[in-house]
Amino acid sequence: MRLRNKPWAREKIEAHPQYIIPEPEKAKGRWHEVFGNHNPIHIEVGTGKGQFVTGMAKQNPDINYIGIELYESVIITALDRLIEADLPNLKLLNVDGADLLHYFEKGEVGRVYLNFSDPWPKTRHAKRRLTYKSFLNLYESLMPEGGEVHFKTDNQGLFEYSLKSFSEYGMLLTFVSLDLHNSGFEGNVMTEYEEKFSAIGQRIYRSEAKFQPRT
Ligand SMILES: C[S@@+](CC[C@H](N)C(=O)[O-])C[C@H]1O[C@@H](n2cnc3c(N)ncnc32)[C@H](O)[C@@H]1O
Repeated sequence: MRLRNKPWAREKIEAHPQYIIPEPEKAKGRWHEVFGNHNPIHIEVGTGKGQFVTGMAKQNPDINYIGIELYESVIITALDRLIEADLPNLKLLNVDGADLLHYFEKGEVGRVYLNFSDPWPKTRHAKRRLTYKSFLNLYESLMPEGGEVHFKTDNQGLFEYSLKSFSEYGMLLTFVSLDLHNSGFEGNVMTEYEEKFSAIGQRIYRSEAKFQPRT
């Protein structure tokens, strides 16, 4: 993704603390207070411009969503969407997904969504992939037993790598589609990248994987 420098982005983020949570480490263990209810919390790591997480929050008002995006210049578009939609069950975090343990207690997150994550195709960069084993370990430490990771991509290499990574980690694959848009799957909410790639004929891959009890 090409990132333009947008110096006013920080100012805009700081002007909307009700949507992009400042100092999210202070919400650790008390996200139910932030949302004002005890509904399940689902997060998207690498939320980009927020189309997916906003669509999911509209579709599922009884689930709380948190979209996590590293770059200010990108998250401000998600912020614009959220200001317009004004959804009580969606918050955004402008932080690095690698630091999730700073922001969530064990068991606080019910599901992790990864959509069109950066593929990092070089083998020496494998540790940066959001489906690398250290990231799976991180997600597991935020979730109760049976927590799920839902993953979509157009990148066949990353999908194959990720299925192997889920499986080697001991997760149970409960859904795999090699062509989501021709699979009859209902309720799919498209991401920006999904719209872009499917419009040029790219196949969309999707999986669901569940953490298993440790024996
Ligand atoms: C290829 S884009 C996909 C955006 C969106 N999910 C979609 O499907 O349209 C990947 C996004 O993940 C973000 N990202 C990558 N690594 C991240 C990390 N460690 N923490 C938070 N966001 C990250 C990038 O900044 C980028 O916006």
